[in-house]
Amino acid sequence: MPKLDEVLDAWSDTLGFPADNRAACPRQPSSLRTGSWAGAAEREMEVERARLLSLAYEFGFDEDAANQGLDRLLDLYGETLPYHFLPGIQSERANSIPPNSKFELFILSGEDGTDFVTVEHCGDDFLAALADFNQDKEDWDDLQAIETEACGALSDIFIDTIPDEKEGNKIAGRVFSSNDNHSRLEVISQNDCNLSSGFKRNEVHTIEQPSKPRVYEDISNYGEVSSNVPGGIDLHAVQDGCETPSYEQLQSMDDISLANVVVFGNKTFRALQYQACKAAMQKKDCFVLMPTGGGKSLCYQLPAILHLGVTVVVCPLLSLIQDQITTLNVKYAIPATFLNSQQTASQASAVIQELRSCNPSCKLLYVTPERIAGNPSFMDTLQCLHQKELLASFVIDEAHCVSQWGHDFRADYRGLGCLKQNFPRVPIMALTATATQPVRQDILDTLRIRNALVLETSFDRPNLKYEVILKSKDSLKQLNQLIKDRFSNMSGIVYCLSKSECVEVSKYLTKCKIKTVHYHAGLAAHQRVAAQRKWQTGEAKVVCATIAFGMGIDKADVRFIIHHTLSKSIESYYQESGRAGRDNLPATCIIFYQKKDFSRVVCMLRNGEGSKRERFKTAMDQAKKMQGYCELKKECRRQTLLSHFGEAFNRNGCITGPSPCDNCSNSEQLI
Ligand SMILES: Nc1ncnc2c1ncn2[C@@H]1O[C@H](COP(=O)(O)OP(=O)(O)OP(=O)(O)O)[C@@H](O)[C@H]1O
Ligand SMILES: [Mg+2]
Repeated sequence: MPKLDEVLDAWSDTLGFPADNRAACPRQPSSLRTGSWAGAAEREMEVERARLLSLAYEFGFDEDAANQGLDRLLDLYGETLPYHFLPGIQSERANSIPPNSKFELFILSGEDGTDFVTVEHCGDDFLAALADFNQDKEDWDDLQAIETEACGALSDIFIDTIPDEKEGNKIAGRVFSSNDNHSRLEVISQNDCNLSSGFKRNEVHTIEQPSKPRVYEDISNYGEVSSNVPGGIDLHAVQDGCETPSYEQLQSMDDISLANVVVFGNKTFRALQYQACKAAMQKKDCFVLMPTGGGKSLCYQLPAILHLGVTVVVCPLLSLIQDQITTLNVKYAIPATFLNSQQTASQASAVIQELRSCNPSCKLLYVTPERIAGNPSFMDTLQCLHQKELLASFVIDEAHCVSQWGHDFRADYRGLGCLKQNFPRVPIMALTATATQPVRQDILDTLRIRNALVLETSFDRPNLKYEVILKSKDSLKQLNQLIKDRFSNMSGIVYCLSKSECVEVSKYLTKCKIKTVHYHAGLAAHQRVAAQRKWQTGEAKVVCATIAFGMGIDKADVRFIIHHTLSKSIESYYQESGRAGRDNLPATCIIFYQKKDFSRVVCMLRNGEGSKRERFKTAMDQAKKMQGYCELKKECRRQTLLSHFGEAFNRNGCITGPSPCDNCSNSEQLI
């Protein structure tokens, strides 16, 4: 392990304060500071020293390391003191500081010297230095690492277990394109049960796609459509559990509703799905904000099958693309394919050739963002589709990745503004479950769809119960007991911060006879697939996972999500806990919390964000909010989560709801 001194030296060097300069500008002798002013400055320094130390303890750093680190930090910062204090030299010194360095900000910030070393100015830097010191203790997961593995050819990704037919999917439909550029939707009854709905076995009904787009009722006047504003009742959204529609009902449906029933096997729409589909059919730019598991995929997959041509879907993860492609092709018989940087040249060229043909068979093309950003040959293929009027629309799934204020920022997503620039008439649909107000605006600006129709449902997941439990010294024993007492034989996820933690927790639970697998980005692709499949099929009940296991996991009956260590941000927590209860039945989301763990989060962020000061600062702000959530004593956790996304929520809704959070359960009746 490197010495703290070395780490701090290296760290300050990277921030533009070379060692030889440090030697050349010794700390200001106190004799030069005169009178009561100097005394006051020193007293303030002592106060700040105490504040910085308590900041380190507050964030779970070890006391000795914090003390040593602060001495060293004060030395380094102290060297800038003379220039800060001596009039005339300040600007000269300031000019010699590399732009954007922390010291530039620091020197230029003070007018009277009293804000020299403060928690506000250098608190994050102090924590960063401590984090660097602790860095090699754990192996953090790297989400991007997963992307470096080949996904293979389309035929490779169809897993041998075909997903179960949905209950109630008694009428089947399929989509295909005919030679004359028309898509055809066929409705085929599959068994005699369908007789009750008026269909006979193997009877085929077709919905021909017109060569010109249909005209749909204009819903743009709705402006921002929300299912949770008074009067904003979503007439198309009905509870999932109602009866299969009758033949007469099917006959009276428009093709959006019919496709929902016959192709996707849904009895009804969920909140705002119908409106989103309609907006897409009207070729409007659209921004869909729905909770995790809310059914965002349908909002673009359904219009994609009704549109002429190909819908291009940008997705951040290969695993997510893989799941979607499998579901579309195998479960719904919708032709969908993908392009990514890991395919071999011949695999990619087969797909490109297909796209360049006069009648491409696929309805959806999934791509990772780097395929679009700065890729002229792919742009050329899109132009070719566009010229044939077969570029139906663009979809940006997990759109929060666009914003660097978001929790899963992907640099390549930033380049997606080129889509609107190059194809102004092709509509864009962006979708996310996690976007604060600034993130939303950033997404709309970046994608150049400022006038998009915004469709927003409540982010609330009423069936999820949120809890925080104090993490004990023997947290593994505590975890095992908790699972046995409350979630015996149920399916769940235990989130861990690092790969080693993930393996350790998994081993322990296995030893305790809980069927457990582990999942992190360091595993080979086939090991990850095997782990996910074991968990998905119920062979394993618990998966211990890092953040690598998240987006795109769609298992209906996950009854618990336990964070063995807190998440790095509220957005991440909302996404990860959102894997629970996607069948709308009650599920529980628990965080094991201890202050000490926050120092590990800082280490992880420092590792991930590198020395980019602004990114690290943003990440730290997000992490502090997560810590704040964990430390809530009385306040409603659901309300806190929702208000983070700008949603006003009345606490009584939690207290009287189906799954009140721990603080609301414990509160005296506040109604
Ligand atoms: N109208 C519906 N009726 C019944 N089930 C539905 C309906 N719409 C979607 N679903 C199901 O809900 C589950 C979640 O849908 P989906 O994966 O699209 O959610 P999502 O909003 O994209 O979630 P995430 O934020 O995690 O990506 C899927 O299993 C899907 O089949
Ligand atoms: Mg999704």
